[in-house]
Amino acid sequence: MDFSYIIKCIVFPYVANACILLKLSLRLWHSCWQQAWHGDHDRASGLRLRLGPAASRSQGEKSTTGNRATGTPPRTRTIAEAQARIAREMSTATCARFCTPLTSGPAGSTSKLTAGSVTTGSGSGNMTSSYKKKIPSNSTAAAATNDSSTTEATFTFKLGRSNARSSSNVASSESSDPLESDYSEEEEEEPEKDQEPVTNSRSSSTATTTSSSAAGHDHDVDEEEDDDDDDDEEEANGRDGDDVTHDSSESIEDDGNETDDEEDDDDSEESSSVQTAKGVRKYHLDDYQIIKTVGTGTFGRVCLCRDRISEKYCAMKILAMTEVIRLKQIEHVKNERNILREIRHPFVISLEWSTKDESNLYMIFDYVCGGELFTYLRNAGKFTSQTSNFYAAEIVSALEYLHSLQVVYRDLKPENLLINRDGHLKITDFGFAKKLRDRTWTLCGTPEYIAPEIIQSKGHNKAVDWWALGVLIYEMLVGYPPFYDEQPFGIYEKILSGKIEWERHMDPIAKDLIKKLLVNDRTKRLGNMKNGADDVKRHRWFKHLNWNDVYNKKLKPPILPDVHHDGDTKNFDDYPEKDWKPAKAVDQRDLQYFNDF
Ligand SMILES: Nc1ncnc2c1ncn2[C@@H]1O[C@H](COP(=O)(O)OP(=O)(O)OP(=O)(O)O)[C@@H](O)[C@H]1O
Repeated sequence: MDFSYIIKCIVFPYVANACILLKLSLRLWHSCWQQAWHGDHDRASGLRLRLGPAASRSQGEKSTTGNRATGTPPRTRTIAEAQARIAREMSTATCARFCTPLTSGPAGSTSKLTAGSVTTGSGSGNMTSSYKKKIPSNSTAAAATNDSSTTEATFTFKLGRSNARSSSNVASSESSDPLESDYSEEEEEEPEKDQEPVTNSRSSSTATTTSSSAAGHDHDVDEEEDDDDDDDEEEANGRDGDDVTHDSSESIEDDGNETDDEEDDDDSEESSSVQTAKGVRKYHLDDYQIIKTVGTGTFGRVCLCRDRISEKYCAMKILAMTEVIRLKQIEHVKNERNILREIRHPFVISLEWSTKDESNLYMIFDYVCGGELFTYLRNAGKFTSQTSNFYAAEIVSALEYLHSLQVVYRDLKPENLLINRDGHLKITDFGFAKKLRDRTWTLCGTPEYIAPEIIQSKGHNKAVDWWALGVLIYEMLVGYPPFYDEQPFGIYEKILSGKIEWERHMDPIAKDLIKKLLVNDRTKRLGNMKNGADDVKRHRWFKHLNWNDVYNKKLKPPILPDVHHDGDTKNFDDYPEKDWKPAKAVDQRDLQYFNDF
């Protein structure tokens, strides 16, 4: 038999058939994978749909019975039920972003924003407390559009603050968040000096994780170099498996604490002299009259108070030291205070004074009476491109400033953006901020806003803030974040996949900016390249802006909060004051952790 005949008639058909089969099986596999993928998304939309009835019910009831103007108390049980349901179905961390933690805030208290002053996104002109979204009947939550083929579901989430720090960073046996198991890395940032006096059991358990080792870390690595080739660098230094050591070596730059200690020698712990514009003022805790709680956080609460001397309203953040120690957040709290003390920017909260007594740490800030951007966004559903552009510009201005001081903020999200009476933003909560010399390895942030390099423990730098800006712009324009899942693990998977679903009618220029910010490779991420923040500022979406006008607050704010006076608390939830138990005093040894506070 002719050899070419065998090839032509027997081998060739077999090979061709095998190829077709292979192609078919690949197609089959691909479609299965797609089904699994969309199934996954459908679960997310399903989650929202499942929440719908309870949430809608509570919304309906809230609007009629939970009305402050009519004086009718809200139907707390129903709202609590909806919350409980959300809490059951969502992970703690994710739930925290969409509903008030069940343990904090008044059950059933509602947002008290009023209609009229907000430029909202399309289809959500009236101000309600609902998280209203059109979800395609047979598509994914993330692909929700304003298409007429969509079914509308109205959800009411109790509007409130996120407990993201606790949920994403504090180890919890209930949580499935893989980052939480790495929580102990946080204490690696403890400087050596804090360990010295430690001898008791609690302290020593902290001390075991407060490694002071700086071995193997090159302090001279410069940030630009780092951006160019940091993965290789990590491998060369063996950092992947031993992030802890390196993180600890990145101690915060000395910000003059010793000088402060000397200065404070003459003062009691709860008072100190501070140079103000009007001369030296001796501050004392008694100068502040506490009026009302406006927020709760992981370690305590934030209260509206009045400075009896200047008669100015301020916000007093009170942190129970026992909680700060228990949750191993000593270094973060000290970072917060030290960094805030150094910075001054129109869009960053101003720290006026800080002190401590034997139980609590106190930080006094300007009071920002408009409430959280989060609340406005949830009420509006989504913002127009113009509104989002305004807030994004103010954040870019603030990030550029912070990064110029080598401060990486690490917690950008709508919950941490407060709106002032004049409609301009104030970034608050510097609990995760850190002054960098190089990169840092601490796993922290809010799941939906975490950059891929944080998840991958590659070591991270200011690039994470530009990533978070991309997430924030998307969330403002679409109404929910680009990477969403019931479980933090699912969120991380989506972040790493880099796959983003876009709304059909999204502003294409804004979309282009988001794409350039949400780049997994941080060396190619806008804001983190050679020209730094300038690349972001020069993007087409910001083309119409004069950046000096942005800084000087000359742009017209899209939202003017409904406030009647500087101490108005109507934009904050009500919190029960009665359950405010005095924090336990810490013993002298633990008190030493806060020597320089
Ligand atoms: N200066 C301020 N003016 C008005 N309200 C404020 C101010 N600072 C904080 N708040 C309110 O208090 C809430 C909690 O504040 P903050 O986030 O700083 O506390 P935290 O303990 O760090 O919270 P978390 O544990 O959620 O990170 C804020 O979400 C905000 O609503």
